[in-house]
Amino acid sequence: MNSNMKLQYKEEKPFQPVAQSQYPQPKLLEQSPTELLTLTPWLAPIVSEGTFDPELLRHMYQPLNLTIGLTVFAVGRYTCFLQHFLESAEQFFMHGYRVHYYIFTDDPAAVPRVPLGAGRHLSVIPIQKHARWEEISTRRMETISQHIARRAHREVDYLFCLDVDMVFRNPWGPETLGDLVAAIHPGYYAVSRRHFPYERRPVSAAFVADGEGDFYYGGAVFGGRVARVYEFARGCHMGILADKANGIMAAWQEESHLNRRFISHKPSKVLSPEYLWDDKKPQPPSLKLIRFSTLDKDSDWLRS
Ligand SMILES: CC(=O)N[C@H]1[C@@H](OP(=O)(O)OP(=O)(O)OC[C@H]2O[C@@H](n3ccc(=O)[nH]c3=O)[C@H](O)[C@@H]2O)O[C@H](CO)[C@H](O)[C@@H]1O
Ligand SMILES: [Mn+2]
Repeated sequence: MNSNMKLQYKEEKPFQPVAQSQYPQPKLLEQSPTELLTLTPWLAPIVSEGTFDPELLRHMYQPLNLTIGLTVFAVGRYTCFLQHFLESAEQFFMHGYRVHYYIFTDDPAAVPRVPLGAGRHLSVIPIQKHARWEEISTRRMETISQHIARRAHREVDYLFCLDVDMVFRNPWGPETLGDLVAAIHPGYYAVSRRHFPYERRPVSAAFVADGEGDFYYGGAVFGGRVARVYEFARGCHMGILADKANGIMAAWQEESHLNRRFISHKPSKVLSPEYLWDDKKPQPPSLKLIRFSTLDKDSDWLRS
């Protein structure tokens, strides 16, 4: 037989969302108070310091010449976070890779001129300011999906969508790349799922029943391959629209919808709270490194 013959592979089966089912909650600190779980029950890696070899990953990923997109919203007074966010991203976010920042703002003139490294680009995308901060925050899902459809799908391979009121403190590299990526919320990694702040009203599209749920993920970090992020953000936006039609705002806005969707569309990679920490909390012994963290902020002033 000709050894160069073209193989006729079977057609790829479309992914089916996970149906509702009963199983024990995965616990990040299952083994010991200092050893993090490294694999979810659906076999997605949970990334934390010590689970990967940065040198090996660099050798694997750098030749691929990938472009990593990063969306960040700075509307109203939140433009004050851009300087620190961008400076720290230049230092730590995907260092040595091509990066495209997409800054969505109502005030393009307020975007600081932060010097960018080689292969790094920044686009400012003007958006309208909504009156209520909940609206500003939840609209991100719609804006991100439209932006991917219009433009980003041609410009980047992977896309991360991050909050702006944060700073990078340690390297965030190719270990974070995956089809669909979620980050465990710093406030709930040691909490029983009954106590996760999911939307609990059955009328909401973000409803999560008792006994459902894996990890509680933060709305401040999600990402993946650009096509998967498109589907994901669009799905969340649909849920938000359905709620709006019913006059409901979910308990934690888009974060509630994101959590609902990650239950049926499991992330292929999970980032430990190293990648989404909160400066108000002391660093626990289970986290060897804080890579990306929330700044303490005056929410009343920011949102007024
Ligand atoms: C501790 C806490 O309360 N956390 C919740 C809060 O996160 P946060 O308090 O982190 O929300 P936030 O104030 O950072 O708002 C989210 C993001 O939206 C953008 N933005 C928001 C408002 C605004 O006027 N201008 C602007 O640009 C900005 O990129 C910001 O980082 O809200 C989120 C949903 O939204 C989630 O429910 C979080 O769990
Ligand atoms: Mn935030």
